[in-house]
Parts: sequence; structure tokens; C-alpha cells
Amino acid sequence: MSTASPDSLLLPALSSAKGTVRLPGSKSISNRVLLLSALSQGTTVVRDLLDSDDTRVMLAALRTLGVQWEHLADRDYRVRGVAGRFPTRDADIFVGNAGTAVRPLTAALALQGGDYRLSGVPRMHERPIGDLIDGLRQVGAQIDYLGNPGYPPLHLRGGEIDIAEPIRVRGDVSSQFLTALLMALPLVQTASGKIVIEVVGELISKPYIEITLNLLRRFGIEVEQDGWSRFILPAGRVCTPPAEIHVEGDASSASYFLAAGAIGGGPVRVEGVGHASIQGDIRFIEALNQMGANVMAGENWVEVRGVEDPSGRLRAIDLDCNHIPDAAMTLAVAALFADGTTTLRNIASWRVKETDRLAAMATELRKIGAGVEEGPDYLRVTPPVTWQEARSGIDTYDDHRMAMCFSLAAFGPLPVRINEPGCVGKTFPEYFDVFRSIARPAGT
Ligand SMILES: O=C(O)C1=C[C@@H](OP(=O)(O)O)[C@@H](O)[C@H](O)C1
Ligand SMILES: C=C(OP(=O)(O)O)C(=O)O
Repeated sequence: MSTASPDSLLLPALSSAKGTVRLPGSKSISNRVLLLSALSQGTTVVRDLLDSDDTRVMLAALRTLGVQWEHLADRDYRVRGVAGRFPTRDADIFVGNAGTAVRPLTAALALQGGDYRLSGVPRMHERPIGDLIDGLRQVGAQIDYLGNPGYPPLHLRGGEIDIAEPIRVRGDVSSQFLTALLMALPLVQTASGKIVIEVVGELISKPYIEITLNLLRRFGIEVEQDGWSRFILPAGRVCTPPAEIHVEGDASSASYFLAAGAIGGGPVRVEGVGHASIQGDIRFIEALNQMGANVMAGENWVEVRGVEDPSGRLRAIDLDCNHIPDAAMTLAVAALFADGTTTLRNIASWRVKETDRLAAMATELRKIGAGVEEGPDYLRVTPPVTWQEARSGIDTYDDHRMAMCFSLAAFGPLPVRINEPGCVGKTFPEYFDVFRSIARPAGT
């Protein structure tokens, strides 16, 4: 049904969506579990790890750092922990465009006392990391910027680590800075046996901190929390791994299929996430519900059907999306099928991710005829009066979510050409095959 070429993929106009999808593993859980297993004292079997660009850079980094891991079968791995100290003391580490690799590895390596250089793809060198570096410098880490101040590439040169006072870190650009400190700092000894982190500014993307705290607990590290502004960690502690840990399906990846069910009638069922999920993006189903879709969920699955209303149109919504920054992109494209103007608020962090997602989303939605208002931290989308075929295709800006989101536009009356579709490899290399398995072209 689709014609692939190296630089674009043509999706025909689609009439309906129906089927079941077994989700790939969560990116956020996979990379946290890999790093925590590597730092542990003991061996962890990791089941259903995500296999994508972001996890490959993490696995390669760990191997370079002297961590022994082996691929068992399917998506299962065994990781032998290094009890807090990486055997390799001098290394160049490539982090691609994985925020879940660069931020946690920077914190873990800055406290090692070795000599490490971290770099990524050109866009990674435009993604901020200064707030994390400021936090690490407060405890004595020696870190130099090798390019622009505040951004990778970085040179971590060891330093005398001494924690006596609370460490302050900004939380309003990315929650990954706090996640990085929470995962790395427990390794450091302090006189009091505790470490305090204070968050400066409003913490964004809070559910990702919940994932971090949940997984730390699974690895034997209990963090005390005073709201979202103060965290107290045990000091001088090496993680104790669970013998085995299972990576649940990716809730952000689920959003495309669930939205397809809502737009294309359904039922579309995803397996691997449900009520029991520890990922904040599971709350995407609340947004779909608000839009009038029929949502059912069990512990480990979700099923979505279209609206009951004879018009078949979703309801437009006005939503603060700070808690679901990734799945919110799916709402921006689902908004094309709503009965009025949808407003997505509190999403300023979109500007510093794989691309400037606010600008990219506005530009590409306009190509197919939508009315779009792009604010500093919000997006307002009005469905097209007349759908247009984006003749030069939908540009994806090397952003996996741009490519995946815009596949949904093919449920409109016209075919959609997705440029550079290979960018889905960041988190979901098989995305278009799986999407094809649930989508039916018009006239078939
Ligand atoms: O910690 C994580 O796993 C993530 C946190 C979020 O980033 P921000 O905290 O920068 O919003 C999210 O967008 C990203 O895809 C994954
Ligand atoms: C923002 C994202 O990725 P990263 O983990 O690189 O921040 C994302 O996957 O949407």
C-alpha cells in the first residue's frame, strides 16, 4: 500500500484503521534500566528492551566504558554491573541524538574521576545541557564545553567530588537534568549519608521523574520527595539489581495507533501498556477520551474506537500538555479531524527537542491546509477547510515523531508523502510496517 524510496514514503489516502499492535519497548525505561544495571553490583536480565537508535547508542557507550553485556534472545539482554566504577577510564562516547543517553551518562561519567568526551549528531550539539553542567559543577565536577557553552560536545575531566550542601538544578528546560542527577548521585559518599537536590523553577515533564524514581526503587534506591522541588537521596550507595526486569511497551509509540483507532474507526488495540504503566504518556488516552473517542483499557492493553457521533468527527480540546510532551504531538495531528480549533498549551520544551517541534509542526500542518497559530509555548490547530496535498511532501526534520505523527494525516482525503521516513529509527524502526498492518487504504 505504500511506495518506499530512500528519501520518501507515499501513504495513500486511508479510510479506516483496525487491528492489534504489540508495542516495542519503552525508550525511557530501556535506557534508564541499561544504565542502572550497568552501575549495579550484580547481574540483571533485561527483557523486551527497545531495539532502536537511542538504545543502541546507550549499549555501545556502556560497552566502550567496559560494561559486559550480552544479547540473549529476541529482545532480552544480560548486563553485568560494574558496582559503580566503569573499568574504562578514558573514552570518547557518541550519544547520537538520545537525550536519555547524553544527560544520564554525563552525570554518571562526571562523577567517575576519569577522562571522557561526549558528542552526538549536529542537532544534539544544539540541545541544552547547561543546567545539568551547572548542577554537576557545584559538587566539584570538572567539565568543559568543547563547542558552544551550554551544549554538547563535552569534556569531563574528573575533579574532587564533595557534596556538603543541597545541589540546585533548574527544572524548567528538561526534566532529564534532574533524572540524570537522581540516577548518578547516590554513588557519591557524603558525611551526612544523604544528598539533597533542590529544583529551581517549575519542573516540567514531571511524569518522567516518576519513571526515574520508580526504577531507582527497583534497583534498591529509595528517594524521599518533598513535592516536586526537593529530593533527598541516600549517599554512597551502589544499586542492587532485581534479578530480572521487564521493559513495558512504549506509551508514546502507542499514541499513533490509538489515535488511528480514534480517527479511523477502530477498534485498534495496543498490547504492552495499560493501566499498570509507569509511563506518563499513558495519559494520552485521557485526551483521546476528551476528544470523544471510545477508550477501553486493562492492565497491559488499550483499545480505541472512533466517536459514536454520526459525524464521526473528534471533539476539539483545549489542553495543558506539559505532562505528556511527546504524545501531545500526536494530538496536534489528530486535531485535523476535530470539529473545531484545538489548543495544546504549555509545550515550550518542544523547541529544544529533536527539532523545534512547535515551528516544524506549524509549518507542516499548514502544508495540508490546516489553520495554525504558533505561540511561544502553545499551538492552535484548526482543521483544513479544503485539504491540500503537500506536493513536496511532509518534511520530518530528522524527528521520528514528526514522521510518525504525520502518517495519521493520511486518514484525510488525500495521499501523504513523508520525507526521510528513516528517522523513525530513533525509537521505532519498524513503525511504517506496523502502521500499514492496521490501516486500510480508501477504496479497498
Ligand atoms: O526522561 C525521559 O525519558 C524523557 C523526558 C522528556 O523530555 P523533557 O524532560 O526534556 O521534556 C521526553 O520528552 C523525552 O522523550 C524522554
Ligand atoms: C524528546 C525525545 O527524545 P529524547 O529522549 O532524545 O529527549 C522524544 O523521543 O520525543
